[in-house]
Amino acid sequence: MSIKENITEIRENVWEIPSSFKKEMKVPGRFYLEKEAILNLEDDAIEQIANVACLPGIQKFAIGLPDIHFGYGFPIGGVGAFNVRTGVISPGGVGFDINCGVRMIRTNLTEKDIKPKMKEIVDKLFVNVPSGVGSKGKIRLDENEIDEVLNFGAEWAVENEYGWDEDLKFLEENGRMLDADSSKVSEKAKKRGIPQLGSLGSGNHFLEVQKIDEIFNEEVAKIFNLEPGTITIMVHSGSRGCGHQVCSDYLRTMDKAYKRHNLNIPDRQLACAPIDSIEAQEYYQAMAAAANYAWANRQMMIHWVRETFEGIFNQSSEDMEMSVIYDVAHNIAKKEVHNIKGQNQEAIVHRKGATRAFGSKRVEIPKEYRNAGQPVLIPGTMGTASYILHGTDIAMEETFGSTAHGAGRKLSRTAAKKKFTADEIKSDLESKGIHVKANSAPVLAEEAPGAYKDVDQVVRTSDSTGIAKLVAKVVPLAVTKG
Ligand SMILES: Nc1nc2c(ncn2[C@@H]2O[C@H](COP(=O)(O)O)[C@@H](O)[C@H]2O)c(=O)[nH]1
Ligand SMILES: [Mn+2]
Ligand SMILES: [Mn+2]
Repeated sequence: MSIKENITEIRENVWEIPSSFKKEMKVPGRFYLEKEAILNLEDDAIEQIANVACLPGIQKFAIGLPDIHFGYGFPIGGVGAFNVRTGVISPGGVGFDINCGVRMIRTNLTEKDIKPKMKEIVDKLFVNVPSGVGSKGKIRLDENEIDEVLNFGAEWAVENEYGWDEDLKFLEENGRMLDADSSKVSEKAKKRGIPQLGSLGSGNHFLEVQKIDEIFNEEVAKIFNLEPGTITIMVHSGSRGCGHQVCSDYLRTMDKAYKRHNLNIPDRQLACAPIDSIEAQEYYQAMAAAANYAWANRQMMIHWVRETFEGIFNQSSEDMEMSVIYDVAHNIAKKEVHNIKGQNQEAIVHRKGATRAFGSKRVEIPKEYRNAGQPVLIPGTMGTASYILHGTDIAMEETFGSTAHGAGRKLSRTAAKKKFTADEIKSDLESKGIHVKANSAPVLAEEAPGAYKDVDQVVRTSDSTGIAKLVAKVVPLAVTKG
């Protein structure tokens, strides 16, 4: 019997695998997918959702979002929330690139303003925002400063004159998790982090100049201050080698911890520890520190984007209205209050390849956006649209305020390199008027738009199920890749 025969549609595009599917499941699994997408979903990703549903203290459902695909332990495009007393915390539920995320800024420029300068924009962004495998930032921190970055995140960056004070208001967590403790981050992770601060990284990470192409919800677009036809800039990056090392270090810790605490887990990659244990507490503090590194990283890169535009257009970034729309984390675990069994309860919500999509009224949302729900930033590919949605009350009820984080990969990097060549991708993008510059040719093949699932379908599913609603579509004009 195929695993899919255990899944039933409980409302349009929402599917459930019952807790009876596995003896150890504590809650059902839920999937937010169109019929065609559920038919194409890898059985292994379904199995992973069922496995997450077996973990101690899991609340409501293990959740697979519209971009779900197989990952390390937890699927990518997955959410698991755990009771703060009876639950666990698991590095596999956050991922290696802690606080990989997306920041978007607006401008008052139009395509007409930037078109004649497109080549200059791409060339200068490519130089001013370092990228590539193991890329190094333009500044060199000393050993004390890395602790400040880890403890204070984007606040550190703004205090050091990377950006505007008001930027912080429009970042998830205001760019700083207060639970961070740099003393829980290994020297090895700090050493990897020091030279890389202020760099994009490689592959899937990108800096993109875009145009607002379509507005779906004028009222919310006004609240988010999105003008059709204007230029936006999106950066996608995370905590670089620092976060990767934190994840690797604590996976080793957790591998011992789950045995020490006698936890019965269905897959070793879900290694975890009870939330009140020392192992879990230390991982949470270190993960929060790596998340802060990522917010500082995106803050610095956006500062250099503003400087680049100032140089090219001979105007201040304030005059070009280059303010932050929002910054979302899509690989993170956070303590949040949710309505569970009719009561407000604290849970540790793991979002792995998942974007927070808090609905209106939540205090975590900047007051300017509170009547609309938070902006949800969903990148597509370098050759297709990306989207801005808003969070909803349905997401609060069903998915712990979460939705998809991207199109999601369809082909592995190896398969993509076999199928596409860098030259064909570059000329295809150029024929569509998209300027692209990458550090290495293979990256263009690995990151070919055809290596990803259909982002239009992903956002349509978010919208039709109500876990985030469409606000605007942006299209790429220029992309720099690592
Ligand atoms: N607009 C662009 N989107 C892109 C590009 N490369 C990748 N992507 C999308 O980002 C998400 C991020 O997911 P992650 O799991 O790799 O962090 C990915 O699913 C793609 O949809 C790009 O160059 N431009
Ligand atoms: Mn990443
Ligand atoms: Mn990412």
